[in-house]
Amino acid sequence: MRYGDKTAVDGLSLSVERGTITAVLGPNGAGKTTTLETCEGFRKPQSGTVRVLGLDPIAQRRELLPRIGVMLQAGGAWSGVRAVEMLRHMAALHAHPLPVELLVERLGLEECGSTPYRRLSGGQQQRLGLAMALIGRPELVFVDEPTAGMDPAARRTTWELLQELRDSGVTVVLTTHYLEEAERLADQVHVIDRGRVIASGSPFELTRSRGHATIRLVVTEPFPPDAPAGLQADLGPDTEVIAINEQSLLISGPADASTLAKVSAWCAHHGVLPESLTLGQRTLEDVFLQLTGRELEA
Ligand SMILES: Nc1ncnc2c1ncn2[C@@H]1O[C@H](COP(=O)(O)OP(=O)(O)OP(=O)(O)O)[C@@H](O)[C@H]1O
Repeated sequence: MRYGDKTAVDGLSLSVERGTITAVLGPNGAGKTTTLETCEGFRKPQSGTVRVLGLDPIAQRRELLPRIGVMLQAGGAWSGVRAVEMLRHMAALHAHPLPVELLVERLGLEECGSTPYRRLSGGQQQRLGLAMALIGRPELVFVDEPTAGMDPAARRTTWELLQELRDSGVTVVLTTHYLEEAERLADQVHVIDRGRVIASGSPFELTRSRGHATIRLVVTEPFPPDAPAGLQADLGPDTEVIAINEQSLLISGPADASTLAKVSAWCAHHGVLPESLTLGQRTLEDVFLQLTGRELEA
C-alpha cells in the first residue's frame, strides 16, 4: 500500500484463524490502520491479495459487509447524532441486530444516550464505536485501537467483551500499541514495523522464544560506546545485550547469579553506578526492542 511515493505496507503477510483474537501490534505509523482498512475494503491495494472470510473486500463488498463489524480509529458517526439514535439507525441496517438496550448497558452508554456525538468524551466515542461494530452480530470484527482514550474500567469492560465474543466463536482482529492489551487478549500477535511483519506467534511463544528473562540496567553516567560489546563478549552467545541508549541496557538470556556478577563487574570496570537493575520475564516490549533496536512506546 502506497500513499504517493510513501510505502505504508510493504509485503506484509498474515493470516487469522476463525474464533481467535489476533492483535496487530506496532508503533505509530507502522501501517496497522492501513492494513485494517485494506481488509475492510476501504482501501484498494496497489499490489497483493486480501481475502476476508474467503471474499475479496472490494469486488465482493456487498456479500462481505453484512458479515463483518468495523470499529474505526476515530469517527464513524454524525457529529450531532445521539448515541442511542445512532445505534438504532445501525440496527435498522442489519437483518438480525443485537438489541440496542443490551449494548447500551454492556458498554455503559446509558448516561450518554441523549448527548450529541461530538460532545461525548473520547472514551465514550470509543465505546459507541465498538457498539456500532457489534450491533449486526458480525462473524468477524476489526477494531482499530479499541481502548485508546478509555479509562481503566472501560478498558477492562472492553477486554471482557472482546473475550466473550471470541468465546462465542466471533473472530476479532485488533490493532494496538498497548503491550498489555496484546499480551492479555490475543491468541496470536503479529508485530509489525515499517509496513512489514517482523514477528508472529502467541504472546507466550514470542516472549519465551529467545531467552526467558531480561535484565534492564540503567546507570547514572553514560558508558563508553563500545562498552556494551564488551559485556556481550563476557556474557557469551546465550545472552543478547542491546544498548537502549548510552545509559541503559537490555540484557536478554539467563538471569542467573553468574550473569548478575558479570554485569556488576562490567559496571565496576567502567566506573558506572547502577541506578536501577530490574529482572523480569521477557515482555513483548523486549521482543520489539530485540528485533528493531528501538522501543515500541518511544
Ligand atoms: N492518507 C494518507 N496519506 C498519506 N500518508 C498516509 C496516509 N495514511 C497513512 N499514511 C502514512 O502511512 C504510514 C502508515 O500509517 P498507518 O496509519 O497505517 O499506521 P498505524 O500503524 O496505524 O499508526 P498509528 O498507530 O499512529 O495509528 C504512516 O507513515 C502514515 O503517515
